[in-house]
Amino acid sequence: MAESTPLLKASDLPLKEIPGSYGPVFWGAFKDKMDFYWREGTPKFYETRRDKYKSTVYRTNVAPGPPGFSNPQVVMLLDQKSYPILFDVSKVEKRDVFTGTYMPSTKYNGGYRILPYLDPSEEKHTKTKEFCFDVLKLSVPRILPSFHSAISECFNSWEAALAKSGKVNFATALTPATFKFNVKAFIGRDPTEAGTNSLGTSGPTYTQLWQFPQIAPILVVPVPKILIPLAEVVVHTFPIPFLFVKYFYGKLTKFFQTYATELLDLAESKHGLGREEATHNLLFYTLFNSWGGINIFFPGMLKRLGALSPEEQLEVANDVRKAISAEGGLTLKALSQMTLVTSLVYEALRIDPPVPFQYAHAKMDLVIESHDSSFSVKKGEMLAGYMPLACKDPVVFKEPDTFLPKRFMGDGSKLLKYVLWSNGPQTEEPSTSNKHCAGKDFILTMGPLFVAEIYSRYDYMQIDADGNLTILTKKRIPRRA
Ligand code: HEM
Repeated sequence: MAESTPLLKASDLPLKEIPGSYGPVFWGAFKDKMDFYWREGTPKFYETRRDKYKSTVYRTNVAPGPPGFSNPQVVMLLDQKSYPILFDVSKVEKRDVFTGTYMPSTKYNGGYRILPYLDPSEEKHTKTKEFCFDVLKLSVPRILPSFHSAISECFNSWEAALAKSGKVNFATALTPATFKFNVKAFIGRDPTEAGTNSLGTSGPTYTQLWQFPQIAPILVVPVPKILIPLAEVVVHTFPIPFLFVKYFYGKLTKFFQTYATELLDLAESKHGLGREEATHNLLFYTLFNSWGGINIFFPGMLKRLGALSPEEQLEVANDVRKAISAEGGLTLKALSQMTLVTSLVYEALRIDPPVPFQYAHAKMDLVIESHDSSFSVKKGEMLAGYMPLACKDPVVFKEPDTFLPKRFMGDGSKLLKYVLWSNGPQTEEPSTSNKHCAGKDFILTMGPLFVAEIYSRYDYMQIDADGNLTILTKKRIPRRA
């Protein structure tokens, strides 16, 4: 038998031409872009092509594309067998692909290529990721008290608004609460506290104004039909200049320079990072990676909880309360004993992965396998994944579109290797030699903690399709006999 090239994986699966096409120059990309933003949206954009080509691996253009953005041509991966190639940094390069086929100007980060844009082969990746790990480690003692105080304010505000008007959009109080918590946990300072360069109550707004232009090119902006051409030109055709948000980013930077001095000292003395560079990295970890991620994850999970029946929610509440009573309080150890809550959090991250896209360039000629075929990819080609479909792969998950809180309990834990939200399987750990999310453990603490705080205080909640809390039933204290 002829020996296969070492770079190519021997496979019994038939080697097929990758289906799909990029279409005529410019127009092909334009058509796909219009389908993505306006005609189909997600996940339909990916599903229609998957169904048309009868393949979970195919060629397509992705947004944003020409004229203002770089090459949109990718090989799309949508199943559990092909997807993990995106995590294998021995085969793919992850340089400047954090936001996809385009990269926002480094002016959004003080002129630096910060950690999420670095490939593990770059020395700076190791230094900045080690710094990030230290920031997370130092936050541990602050997590429980800071979260309890911030989320209690949020709950009080929900209750007051519900009593007044019968419903409340949960985000109104949750967004500032998670912001306050996140900044306090990471740098030890309440961002709303008065003082030099305090952010007051404007932190979430400044941050969202800074985040928006960086991700706008891949956002489907909800606008009336008549405004689509305008939205196209302003948001999806050329990068938005940093100048528009310079003022807000300046405010955020000053806050970090003033109050994160101990962490910045550590970045200089232990990790050999320049103070400026460390500031922009730290700001990004705190406000973009962490708060940005939580800001998608918590609302998504809350909607899933609010859709559970009163009996199911009571079961979750009992899991929380049993652990709290065994440990004498809501501690990290108590969290680790909440088996249903832990499974529920994994299920929320599986069904609605908060960061849905991943990108990488093939470092070499490769053979990629789906469940039924194999495909050749050339060195330099861009690979892309849409995680919500890979995490609903019916070959791996039964009832993939249903939210099953107990899915990962008991034997179900064997499926954790297919939960990919953190840019890698749950059975693997982030390190300086991979691109696995540095905040994986932090989020796996925060998810259960959020659920535990809710069900320590409430028995039941109901949320409508617009994200309004309509019922919030306080925990019933059992009567003494
Ligand atoms: C639910 C919340 C979060 C989600 C869904 C999430 C998801 C991800 C994903 C998918 C990536 C890889 C992106 C890519 O390169 O393709 C990533 C990377 C990263 N995340 Fe998270 N993340 C979350 C929270 C956090 C938190 C709390 C931190 C804490 C600082 C964090 C820090 C990072 C960093 C620094 C990277 C880059 C890692 C590297 O370059 O090696 N993330 N995250």
